Amino acid sequence: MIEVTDVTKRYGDVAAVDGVSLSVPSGASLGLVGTNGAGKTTLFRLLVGHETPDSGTVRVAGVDPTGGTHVRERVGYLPEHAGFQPALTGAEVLGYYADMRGVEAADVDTLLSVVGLGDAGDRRVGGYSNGMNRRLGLAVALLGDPDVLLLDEPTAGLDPAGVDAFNRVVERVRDERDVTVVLSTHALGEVEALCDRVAVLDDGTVRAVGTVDEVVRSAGETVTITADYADDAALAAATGAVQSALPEAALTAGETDLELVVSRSSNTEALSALVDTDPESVRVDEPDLETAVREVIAPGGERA
Ligand SMILES: Nc1ncnc2c1ncn2[C@@H]1O[C@H](COP(=O)(O)OP(=O)(O)OP(=O)(O)O)[C@@H](O)[C@H]1O
Repeated sequence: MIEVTDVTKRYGDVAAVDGVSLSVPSGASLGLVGTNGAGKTTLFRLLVGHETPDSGTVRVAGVDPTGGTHVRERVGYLPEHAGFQPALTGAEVLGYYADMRGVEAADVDTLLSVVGLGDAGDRRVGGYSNGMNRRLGLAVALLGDPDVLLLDEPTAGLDPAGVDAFNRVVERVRDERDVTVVLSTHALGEVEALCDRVAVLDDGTVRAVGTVDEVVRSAGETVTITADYADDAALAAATGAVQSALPEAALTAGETDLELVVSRSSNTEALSALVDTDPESVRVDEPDLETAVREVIAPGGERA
C-alpha cells in the first residue's frame, strides 16, 4: 500500500530524508517516531505528493503521489499545523472541503459524529478547543473515505483528555474502516496502543523498523527481575538458593532486595527459582518501546 524506496530529500545542505526505505501493507498502522527534525514531516509531505524526492521512489496505493489528483483523493492528510477559518462553523469547514473533494454533503454530518463533534457542528471553529480542532482536522482527512490516513503529530499539545478523545476516534476508524494509517508522535504509548508497526527516524534515516514487538526485542535480550524480602536473613537465604539454582545469572543484592538480570530465554526458569525463595514481592522489567527507541537514536538528539 505504501512503498518508499531509498528516498532522499534535501533542503540545501540538509538531507531531511536520507535514503529511507519503508513499506506499510494495506490495512496496517505505522507509528513514525524520532527526535525533532528527524524528517517525519518531510516524509509525510513526500507521501502526500507535496514534495518530490531528489532520488528514490514513493508509491502510495501503487501510484506516484506527485503524479496528479487521483492518489490525493485516496489519501487523507492531517498536517502538523492544520488551521481553519475561525469565523466558520465546524459544519461549514467540513462542507467547504467536501465541495473541494467532490464528497456528498450528507457525509458531513456523519463525519462530525464520527469524530465526536456531532453537537458542535453549528458552533464557530474559533471557539473550539485544541482537541476539537484536531478532531475537525481528522474529519477533513476522512472525507471521501480514504485508503490511507496520514496524521502528523495529531495530539501534540493536547491535554490528556484531548489525547484520549482523539486516539479513541483513530482507534475506531482503524478498526471499522479498511484504512492504512501512518501516525507520527513523540508519545510512544500512543504507538503501542494504536500501531502494529513502528519506524524510528533519526537524522533523516530509519534506525529501526518492524512490528512494535520486533523493535522492542531488538532493544535487548535481557530481562531484570527484582524480588523483595522481609529481612536480612530471608535475603541471605534467597541469595544462596538462587546462586546454586542459577549459577550463570547476574545477581545484585540490595538492602532487602535481590536483582537478577537474565536472558529472555531463561526468564521463566529464573522467575520460578525466585518465587521458590518465598519473597514478599517480585517485579519483572522487560525492555519497552521507550527503551528500544532510546537505544537506537544516536546520542545528541534534536537537530534544527
Ligand atoms: N522547507 C524546508 N526548508 C529547509 N529546511 C527544511 C525544510 N523542511 C524541513 N527542513 C529541515 O529538514 C529537517 C527535517 O525536518 P522535518 O520537519 O521533516 O522533521 P520532523 O521530524 O517533522 O521534526 P518535528 O518533530 O520537529 O516536527 C530539519 O533539519 C529541518 O530543519
